[in-house]
Amino acid sequence: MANAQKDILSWADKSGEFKRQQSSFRDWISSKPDAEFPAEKGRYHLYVSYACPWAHRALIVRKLKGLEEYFPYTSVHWEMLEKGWRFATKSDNEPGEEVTPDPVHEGFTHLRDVYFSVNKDYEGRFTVPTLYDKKQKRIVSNESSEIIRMMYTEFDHLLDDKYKSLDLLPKDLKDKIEETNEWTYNDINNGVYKSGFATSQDAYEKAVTTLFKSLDRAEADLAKSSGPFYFGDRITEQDVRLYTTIIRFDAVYVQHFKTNLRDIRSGYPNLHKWVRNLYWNHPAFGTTTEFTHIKKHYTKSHKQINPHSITPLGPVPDILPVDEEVAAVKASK
Ligand SMILES: N[C@@H](CCC(=O)N[C@@H](CS)C(=O)NCC(=O)O)C(=O)O
Repeated sequence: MANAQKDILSWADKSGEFKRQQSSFRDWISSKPDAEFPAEKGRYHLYVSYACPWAHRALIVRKLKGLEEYFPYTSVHWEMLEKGWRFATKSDNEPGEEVTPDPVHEGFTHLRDVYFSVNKDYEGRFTVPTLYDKKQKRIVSNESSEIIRMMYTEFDHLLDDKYKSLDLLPKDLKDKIEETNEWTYNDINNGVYKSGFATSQDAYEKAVTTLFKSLDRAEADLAKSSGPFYFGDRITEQDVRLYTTIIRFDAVYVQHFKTNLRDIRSGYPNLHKWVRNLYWNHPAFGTTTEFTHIKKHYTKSHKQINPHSITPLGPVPDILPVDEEVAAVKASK
């Protein structure tokens, strides 16, 4: 329990580099009826935060695969203080669907209550996403990369053709996707955190330069892609995994995590076009993006880096309309 109380910056090592902890629950839902966690309606509950890029992956895939009835969910409140994520109260009135008290456990006030109900001696972090099995009263998984992969295949036998046929990890692209995942995860998804939570100048500079090298790489890949998705006309896992960081980039990371060598809207035309298409034209992306939660969570929960919890007003708008560019980009065309 002592570990669980540590603030997030304390995961930095002696060199000042942020180290993300391994997820603790790593079971899998399976399509096999005799499985320990079988694919069933009414059995699972997903705890997320609209603020969190890892949880956001699960919300996007749930909708892309038409799994809404299989994964009812609750978003915690954006505020994450000493006791970790808290559930919204009846009187909180935050934007977004399902920002409610815990509908599964009456009286639970924090996500940690769910973790402790499963294991009273739990010593890890209380992270979202958390996939909970109501029948066995157990946590199946709190690792987003695995939760989304369960969603791709294990429910297909229960889904309409439209959703069954959507393959986010097609065989012919699997190796490419895995290879892209590697640097997207290390340098971009986690790279923004390594930048923002670094506690030494060297660690910060190393993380930020690596991050921008990999953003350049994604930009070059998108310039070569026939679009509108990362790998051409098929939406894949790579779109999901990259989107949740890029959509937060200008809105919060540029200033809060000091990832400010460039921003997306004025520095990365292909990433900008790609992210606007996903946000505006694909509801699984747009309707699961809640900028209020994103901006308020980071700026009002990380007191170590923003002690007065002031949330900057900009950028305005959070995301540009699908065909609009910032003035400087427009002028240069
Ligand atoms: N590896 C995990 C990481 C999840 C994660 O770090 N979530 C953050 C929010 S963005 C969290 O819940 N942090 C709470 C804490 O560390 O105390 C995953 O991808 O599912």
